[in-house]
Amino acid sequence: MAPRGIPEPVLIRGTGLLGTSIGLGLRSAGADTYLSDPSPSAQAVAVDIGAGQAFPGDLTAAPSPGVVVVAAPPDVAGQVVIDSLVRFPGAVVLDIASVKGAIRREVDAAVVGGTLTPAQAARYVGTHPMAGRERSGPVAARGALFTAAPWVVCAKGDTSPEAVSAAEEIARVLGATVHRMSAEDHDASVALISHLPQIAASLVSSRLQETPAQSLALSGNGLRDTTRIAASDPQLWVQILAANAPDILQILYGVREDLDRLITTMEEPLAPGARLDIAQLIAEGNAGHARIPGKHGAPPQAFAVVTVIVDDTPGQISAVLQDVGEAGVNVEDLRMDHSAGHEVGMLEISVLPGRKQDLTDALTAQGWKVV
Ligand SMILES: NC(=O)c1ccc[n+]([C@@H]2O[C@H](COP(=O)([O-])OP(=O)(O)OC[C@H]3O[C@@H](n4cnc5c(N)ncnc54)[C@H](O)[C@@H]3O)[C@@H](O)[C@H]2O)c1
Ligand SMILES: O=C(O)C(=O)C[C@]1(C(=O)O)C=C[C@@H](O)C=C1
Repeated sequence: MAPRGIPEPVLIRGTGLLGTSIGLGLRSAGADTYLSDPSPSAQAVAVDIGAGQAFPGDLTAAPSPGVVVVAAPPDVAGQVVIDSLVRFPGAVVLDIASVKGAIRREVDAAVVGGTLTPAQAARYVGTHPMAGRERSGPVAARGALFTAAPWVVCAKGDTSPEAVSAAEEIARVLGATVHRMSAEDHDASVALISHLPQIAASLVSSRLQETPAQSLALSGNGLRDTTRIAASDPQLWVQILAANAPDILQILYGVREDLDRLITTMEEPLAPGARLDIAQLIAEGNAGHARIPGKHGAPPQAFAVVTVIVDDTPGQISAVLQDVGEAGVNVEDLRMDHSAGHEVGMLEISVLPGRKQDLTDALTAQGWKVV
């Protein structure tokens, strides 16, 4: 059955990681979805994995969408939004690109230039799900990608209420939490909470290019935790960083100051005050880290981690999770780690601190090796 409040069918333009994930999520909620991508293989894969039906190339035979979701790369998203507003009269058009101000300005400029009427532009609303992966393309898509993630909706005074309500309903149906914000506030926020982390991960990882294999073999969670997103797509990130350069620059100036301060201190680490300076830097990091909210936007909460050793063979993870379910313990987060050179994996199960001992006992009793 179709979810309430989403005008159907939903046409998704761009069937990479995000477009296909949205299609999968909407399909499993019962929505009627169509898919379109200039890459025939990206579109065919998205159709094959069940994200929706191919949108007919012959527009005269095509259904008239109630909502168009533009999930194209940031550079072209504005043009696809404008094209959709003209091509599909009556449809709400939303985009999900990572930077919002540039697309808003393109739509506004199209009104000034006469390509769009104000009424057409009112059907557009910019949005941004704060969930993704370091991989691209439909094969990496997940219908549950947006569960418990923030989803920003950037309406303006003249955005139609129907557009806002359709965008917010899509976010909610996909399990996300809606945050309303102006495009300017959004771009300033993501410069810090999304774009700086990508830059930091890339900078750290680029140091590893010439590192001898024997050093890399020592890699532990510290390196993995700080570098996962260094595997992200350069094509996508060049567009994101270029589109948000002014906001990112302000943050980079501050980082440069801190780095200069640290370099000066490290040049004479035993000088009076140097160690206090280093401690201060780490403590400032502690204070910032403690402010990151937890799941569902709740206040930060430290989960306890139960680490289980599993064989690197099919079925092991589901068998552990089955036993976790039977122990009646909720999984707050989950990650899998591998030690270089060992054919075992470490499954790290985050749970509420009060449940750690119960889970450890229950899994040990089932024969699992808990470390
Ligand atoms: N990757 C993430 O983690 C993430 C998270 C949130 C939002 N976003 C945003 O979502 C959008 C898509 O990112 P992605 O990660 O799915 O990228 P992707 O590379 O996996 O997919 C992009 C798809 O868009 C298609 N495309 C290219 N030009 C197009 C056009 N003119 N019309 C329609 N489709 C076109 C490509 O063929 C490709 O299939 C981007 O705007 C990105 O900023 C990405
Ligand atoms: O977790 C990841 O791999 C992401 O790509 C996530 C992330 C983020 O910074 O949170 C990255 C960029 C997108 O615009 C939105 C989400």
